[in-house]
Amino acid sequence: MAENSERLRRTMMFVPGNNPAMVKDAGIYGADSIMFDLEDAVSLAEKDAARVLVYEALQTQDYEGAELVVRVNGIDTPFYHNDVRAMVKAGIDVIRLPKVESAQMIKDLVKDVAAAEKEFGREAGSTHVMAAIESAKGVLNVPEIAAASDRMIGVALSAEDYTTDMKTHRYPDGAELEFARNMVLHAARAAGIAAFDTVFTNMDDTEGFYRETRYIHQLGFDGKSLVNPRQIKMVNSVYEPTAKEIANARNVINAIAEAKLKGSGVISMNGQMVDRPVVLRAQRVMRLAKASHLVDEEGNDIEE
Ligand SMILES: CC(=O)SCCNC(=O)CCNC(=O)[C@H](O)C(C)(C)COP(=O)(O)OP(=O)(O)OC[C@H]1O[C@@H](n2cnc3c(N)ncnc32)[C@H](O)[C@@H]1OP(=O)(O)O
Ligand SMILES: O=C([O-])CC(=O)C(=O)O
Ligand SMILES: [Mg+2]
Repeated sequence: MAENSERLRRTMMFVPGNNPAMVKDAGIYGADSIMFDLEDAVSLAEKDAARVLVYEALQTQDYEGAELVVRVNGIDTPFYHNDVRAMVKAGIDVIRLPKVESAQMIKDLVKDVAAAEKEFGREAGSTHVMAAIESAKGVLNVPEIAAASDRMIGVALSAEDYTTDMKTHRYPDGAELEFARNMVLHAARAAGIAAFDTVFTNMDDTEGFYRETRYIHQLGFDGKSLVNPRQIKMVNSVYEPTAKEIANARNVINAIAEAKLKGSGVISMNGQMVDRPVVLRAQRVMRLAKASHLVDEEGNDIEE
């Protein structure tokens, strides 16, 4: 697994945990993270069957290097404990806890995860966690939630439940999400973890999906939660660096490497100061270019 702070998480695709065909084929679409859902995509009658199905799939399917995430049922539900135990036993990478409203909920989850790692002989600390923020209370507490544990890899805004809690609904311009998006993003950045924007559920509104993705990319989100494989390519295309951005990033990285050989940390390139933040941005551009198959491992252009 890539170093957690460097891992690209542009696309985290929900896969209903009660759908055998979707669970089986989830790896073929190229999502950065596959998120099996045991919560709201699964009816009460199917909770146990979905858990078993996802557990079996994790033993047998090849998900082609994607990060494997499961959205367990809420911490106050009768399904939560069995979900956490089964998923830790199966060796899941990340547990996403829905409807998180306090840092204490993450601390309780982490205690349960640690106990399950011990029970099933998993390496201590190997299971990561993340929080979905779905209410006003969650948004107001997100800075403490994001910093609640060193197992945390990210926070996600969940706008369907959030807008319901706020007595509104989703509008095309997204004004109703402005405060929550900025809170989630700032909390994630302050804690040094990933920020995920919410799902976009109108599969026929391609223009609206692009508009929203370009907007959250501009704000600085790592990526989005998705509900459909068709959305993966669209998100990746928004996150794909341009040829000019790649050329500039390569120049920055080469220039700083030369400067380091001469014992200097800051240089000037075409009249522009190049220092640590510029180098960090350049490195991220190169990671995105590699993920888009535009450059090879050494950072050289891949010809079409
Ligand atoms: C508010 C919330 O909590 S959101 C999170 C919970 N919701 C979910 O998990 C919903 C997940 N998404 C879905 O179930 C579906 O994408 C729907 C219902 C939205 C749309 O379904 P469809 O119109 O059938 O999608 P579409 O025609 O694009 O499907 C194309 C292929 O992708 C598969 N597919 C669609 N969505 C997914 C998915 N989320 N995961 C894996 N495979 C999927 C389909 O099975 C189909 O496969 P096939 O060609 O082998 O038959
Ligand atoms: O996490 C998400 O984006 C989906 C979700 O549960 C919500 O919007 O309520
Ligand atoms: Mg929700």
